[in-house]
Amino acid sequence: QSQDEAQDSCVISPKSIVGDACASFSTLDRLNQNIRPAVNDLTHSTDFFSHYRVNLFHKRCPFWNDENGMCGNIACAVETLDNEKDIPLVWRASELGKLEGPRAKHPGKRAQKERPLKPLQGKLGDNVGESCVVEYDDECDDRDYCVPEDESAASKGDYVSLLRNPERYTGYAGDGARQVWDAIYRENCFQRSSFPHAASLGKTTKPKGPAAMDFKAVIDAAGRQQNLEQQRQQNPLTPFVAKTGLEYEDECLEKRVFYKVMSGMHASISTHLCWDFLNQTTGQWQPNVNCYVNRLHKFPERISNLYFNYALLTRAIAKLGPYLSRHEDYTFCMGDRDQDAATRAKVLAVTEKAASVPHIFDESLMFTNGEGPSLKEDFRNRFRNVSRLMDCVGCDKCRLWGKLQTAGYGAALKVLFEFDNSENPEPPVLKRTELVALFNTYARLGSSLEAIQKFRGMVEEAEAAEVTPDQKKFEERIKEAEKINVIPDRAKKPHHVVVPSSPSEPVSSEHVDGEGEEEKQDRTVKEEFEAELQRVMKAFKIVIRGYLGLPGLLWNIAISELNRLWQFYIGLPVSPRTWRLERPSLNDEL
Ligand SMILES: Cc1cc2nc3c(=O)[nH]c(=O)nc-3n(C[C@H](O)[C@H](O)[C@H](O)COP(=O)(O)OP(=O)(O)OC[C@H]3O[C@@H](n4cnc5c(N)ncnc54)[C@H](O)[C@@H]3O)c2cc1C
Repeated sequence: QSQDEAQDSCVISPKSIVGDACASFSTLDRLNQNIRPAVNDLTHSTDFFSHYRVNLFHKRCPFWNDENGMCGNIACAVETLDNEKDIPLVWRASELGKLEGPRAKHPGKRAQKERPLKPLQGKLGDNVGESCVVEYDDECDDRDYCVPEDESAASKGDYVSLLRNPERYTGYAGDGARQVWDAIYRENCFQRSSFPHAASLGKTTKPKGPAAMDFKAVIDAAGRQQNLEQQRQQNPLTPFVAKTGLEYEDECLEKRVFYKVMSGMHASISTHLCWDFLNQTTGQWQPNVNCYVNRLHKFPERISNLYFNYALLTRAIAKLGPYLSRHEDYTFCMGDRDQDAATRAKVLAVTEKAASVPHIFDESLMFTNGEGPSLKEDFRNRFRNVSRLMDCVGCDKCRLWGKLQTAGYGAALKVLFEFDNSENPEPPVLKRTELVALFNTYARLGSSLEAIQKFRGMVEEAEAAEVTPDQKKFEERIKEAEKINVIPDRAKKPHHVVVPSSPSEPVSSEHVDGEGEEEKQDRTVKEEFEAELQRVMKAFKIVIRGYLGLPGLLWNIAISELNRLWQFYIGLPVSPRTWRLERPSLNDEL
């Protein structure tokens, strides 16, 4: 990686990036399978990582007025079912979104000093090691990518159990939710001055290997996604990824990464709510395949973004490992040596496994051009705005996980861009909240990857069992296309056309188009000859048309097969085959 290339960081240079981003989808799936048990162990069985401090109730949405009905409060979130009042209370969105389990207020400095081992006075339960849960240092750091949870002087937030509040379907939807997502994607509007002409235009290095293609595919979809989404609403046939030839003109890697982080987070939330879905009329929690198909399966680039986030966080966690093991004095649990040692061992088990796949993401390519520092500042401010937007989310559980995940990505970006940084030779210390958020966000992504694998299996099974509506639609389209291009079966197999060697030679009854023997006998030889000649001409035209159309047909088949191979290679759902070999039906001939 030459310095020149690195400095030209706004050029998406798949080749140079792929040096550090050569993880294919299947590699990430394998890594996830390998690392999941350690991540689950860490986030499920340690007090440190299973509790989170968050200010959920004392912040107002800073971007729009909560009271005018456009807010994200549960009161104005549109409920999904018309007849919600008819269903039992426990299945209603208003209930599903509430926090469960015990909650403990952040203790004041005095309580922390007086009762260092029980500062929360047992409010989270008798078995919880409170010295692992309480956050002692409240200092903010301007290198943070997220609004630190302790920013507000009014409230220091509450400690809640993450295990008691799994991220799943809550019924939160409608205008409130949409407004938050819209505002999040609007943050991806970097000032144009952030992208100097020299750094943003032109030179695109063509990807060379499959790994380069992987990364290019991941990066490509990002910047124009929103426009495409809008276009697609009017015209469903708009492609997912438009190739305009100007792809790199006004977008740089940083902007794409920002978009991908948001879209990947959105995809992960969607995956969890579809996987842990409540049928509000039967009260059954179960995976909802339709939910998955409509939100993710039909949008491979959203799934790509999810994988991208997984790669990003894997890199951050791998990078964090040496810092955590070097800083022996980092204490997870002040008052419990055994738990402290056990927690450290579990964290290191995760960081070591994360480091087992090197070259996943090369953060050194970001913020390295002339405008680097201001672009970084812009990036950080936008990220902070997204953090603040979480206060506009109108469902407690969604807000909890939304805040945790933005804090998790913020912590990952801090590790990627502030550690090993010549401006800050001393790496910033990660606060407890950031560590908990980072590892739990990683756990969320891993669980999304796993759920997507299972969903994909379900879709394949369903497709094998019956013709899905999509397939039907697809076949209808093919029929329409065939009508236009008129490539009849017989044209594909011209040798089935029987041309008599002489006009007088009798034509086999199989090829007479239903004409009866009697009628044939009544015809004069001339009429017989003309009819036969017409048939020959017709057959000839069909054959010629078939031959002319053959290269196009073969080209379409090759493209469709390459596309399917590519989808298989990068681990995306493979689209159904668009063609099949068939024996021509003789009845259909002429
Ligand atoms: C921060 C936050 C956390 C949430 N947490 C939960 C939760 O835990 N449980 C729960 O049940 N609901 C949760 N919700 C609500 C949930 O995300 C959806 O908003 C809701 O289910 C309605 O979905 P929808 O189909 O209208 O589309 P939405 O998911 O609201 O999406 C809105 C639009 O964004 C675009 N879009 C969708 N996905 C992507 C993507 N991955 N990348 C790019 N663009 C995309 C599409 O154009 C879509 O129409 C949360 C909402 C927010 C804002």
